[in-house]
Amino acid sequence: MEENQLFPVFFKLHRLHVLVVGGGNIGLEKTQAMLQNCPQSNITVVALDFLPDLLEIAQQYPNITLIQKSFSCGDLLGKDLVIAATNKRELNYCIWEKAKGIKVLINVADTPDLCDFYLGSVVQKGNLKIAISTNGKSPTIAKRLKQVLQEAIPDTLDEVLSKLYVIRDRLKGDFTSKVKKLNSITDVLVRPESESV
Ligand SMILES: C[C@@]1(CC(=O)O)C2=NC(=C\c3[nH]c(c(CCC(=O)O)c3CC(=O)O)Cc3[nH]c(c(CC(=O)O)c3CCC(=O)O)/C=C3\N/C(=C\2)[C@@H](CCC(=O)O)[C@]3(C)CC(=O)O)/[C@H]1CCC(=O)O
Ligand SMILES: NC(=O)c1ccc[n+]([C@@H]2O[C@H](COP(=O)([O-])OP(=O)(O)OC[C@H]3O[C@@H](n4cnc5c(N)ncnc54)[C@H](O)[C@@H]3O)[C@@H](O)[C@H]2O)c1
Repeated sequence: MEENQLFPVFFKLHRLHVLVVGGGNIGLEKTQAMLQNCPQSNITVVALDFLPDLLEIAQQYPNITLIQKSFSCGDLLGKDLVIAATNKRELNYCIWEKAKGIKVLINVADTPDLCDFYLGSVVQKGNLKIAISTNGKSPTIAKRLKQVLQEAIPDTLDEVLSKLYVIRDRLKGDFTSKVKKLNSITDVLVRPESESV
């Protein structure tokens, strides 16, 4: 079976600055995806024109800046991540070349082979977050799986997380004994039903 070799990480987008090039459907979708996860995301969108929804978003979120112009190299300066989402393949390739030149991580929406990272489908329950990737094979299946998990995971799980956080904070002892204690408290979550009392 082919393996998915992507390594998931969770970015703190309020501490980074993201450049999105393209203000059409995909520029909008990716911007919305970031804002849904982190309303304080710092995002600059550069495009020749913007969908009305993006104009509205920029009104609503102070950390979203829209710049109406053609992409130029200078737009990359000071950015940590880039999403190239124009409808021009050659331009997206050119943005990729420039970004690689200054070692900025880039996602090229129309060319998975050029992407340093993919956006995932995201399940959210309070503090819990699960990111799903199909290795680029089927974003639609990622979206469907997200809907299934969103329903299947009880809302009460966030209460469990909060309680465990309190316990974790109160535990005394060295690292090894804390890990042992936390594993023993949560063992019930993974013990087969036949073994539970
Ligand atoms: C998960 C999600 C996150 C997000 O965007 O926030 C995401 N795509 C979503 C939706 C979606 N994208 C597309 C459809 C149409 C149906 C279909 O094609 O299935 C739908 C479904 C819909 O919109 O309903 C079309 C599409 N997508 C890519 C290409 C280019 C290509 O494959 O060549 C094309 C073809 C363009 C064309 O044909 O012209 C590429 C990528 N899309 C990825 C992520 C990355 C791989 C993630 C993974 O590993 O699974 C990757 C590689 C790069 C990236 O974009 O980061 C988000 C789900 C949102 C949610 O959870 O609700
Ligand atoms: N990764 C994904 O999830 C995904 C999904 C569907 C489509 N795509 C791909 O994403 C690409 C964009 O699709 P779309 O529907 O957003 O297109 P679109 O036509 O709606 O928007 C294109 C945007 O690019 C901007 N643009 C064009 N030339 C520019 C320039 N020189 N400088 C700055 N901005 C410029 C335009 O102003 C516009 O805002 C397509 O190639 C499509 O195949 C990716």
